[in-house]
Amino acid sequence: MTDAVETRSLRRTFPARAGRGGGEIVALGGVDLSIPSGSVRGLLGPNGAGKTTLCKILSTVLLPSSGTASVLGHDVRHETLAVKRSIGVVFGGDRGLYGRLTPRQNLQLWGALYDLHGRALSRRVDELLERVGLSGRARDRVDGFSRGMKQRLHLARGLISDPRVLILDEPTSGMDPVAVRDFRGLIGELTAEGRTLLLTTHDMAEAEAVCDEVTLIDNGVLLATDTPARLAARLSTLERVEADGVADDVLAGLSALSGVSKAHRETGGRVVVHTTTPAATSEVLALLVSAGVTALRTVRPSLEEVYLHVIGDRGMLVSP
Ligand SMILES: Nc1ncnc2c1ncn2[C@@H]1O[C@H](COP(=O)(O)OP(=O)(O)OP(=O)(O)O)[C@@H](O)[C@H]1O
Repeated sequence: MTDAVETRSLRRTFPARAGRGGGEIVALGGVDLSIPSGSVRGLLGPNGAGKTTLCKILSTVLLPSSGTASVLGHDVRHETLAVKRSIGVVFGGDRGLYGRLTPRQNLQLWGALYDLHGRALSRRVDELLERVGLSGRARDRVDGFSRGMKQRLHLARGLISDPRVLILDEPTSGMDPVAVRDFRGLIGELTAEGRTLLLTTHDMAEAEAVCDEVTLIDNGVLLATDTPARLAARLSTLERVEADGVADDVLAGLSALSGVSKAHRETGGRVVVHTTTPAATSEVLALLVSAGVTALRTVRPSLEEVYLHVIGDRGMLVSP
């Protein structure tokens, strides 16, 4: 598979503000990123990690200080127009929407900027309003819209030029659960059409649900890229076993096993055993089974736990 987005040693700095001792702020410190065509990549990191800077460079709003970035093989510095034609950007909030206009007018205006006119534009606008579930509100003013409805309009706006690559910045913030479910369906449709998606989010459940791979970024440096499941598997130290119907003496036996960091009973009676190695997990399971316990399961760390672990304590990241 070819890469839809590729960056090599991508660096972006900003001059530090006066009073901060001069110098520079390193927003991106030499980033190598490859996103395969047709995949959904999550970009996760705390505030100030460099996510927006990266998205801005890919959408040609900002120039790199050094290094390269390309979209569908087009260099962001030298082939700006081709990159602009390849990419759609969906930023959240009120930015870029005209409150006094209807969603139809907003999309018509935006489409005109992409050289769409007449019937082709009308057809495209209708199709997109339908796609994001706003057809019924096509004639209402946008300033009366809820945040979630504005998010959906943003998405339609990002799709107006039929881009092959889509950058989505916190796309579901403000959406209600039904809209989020529909949005996830839409993500599936967009990738089935062969589009590549890069989405930044603070919602780990969302990243886990929709992303093929997730890249963790902090301080302008990429810390890890992998599937949510494999990222979680790297942290076998956070694996745990949950079991019901465990007698006290069996619980004591579990606590005494080497490789068990913690074994306790929760309020409802369920026993939770934290292990530090896959071998210890096997031993815990064997002991439980030999004690006649059948209601048990192993639980892998969630993406949220992985995130907190990696961002909170980078030294704990285990190489594959
Ligand atoms: N125009 C600018 N001038 C000076 N510093 C900037 C500018 N834009 C970004 N930065 C700095 O670069 C770093 C990365 O910022 P960036 O906005 O890319 O982070 P982010 O990961 O998108 O954060 P958030 O989740 O808060 O949106 C931060 O230290 C930020 O203060």
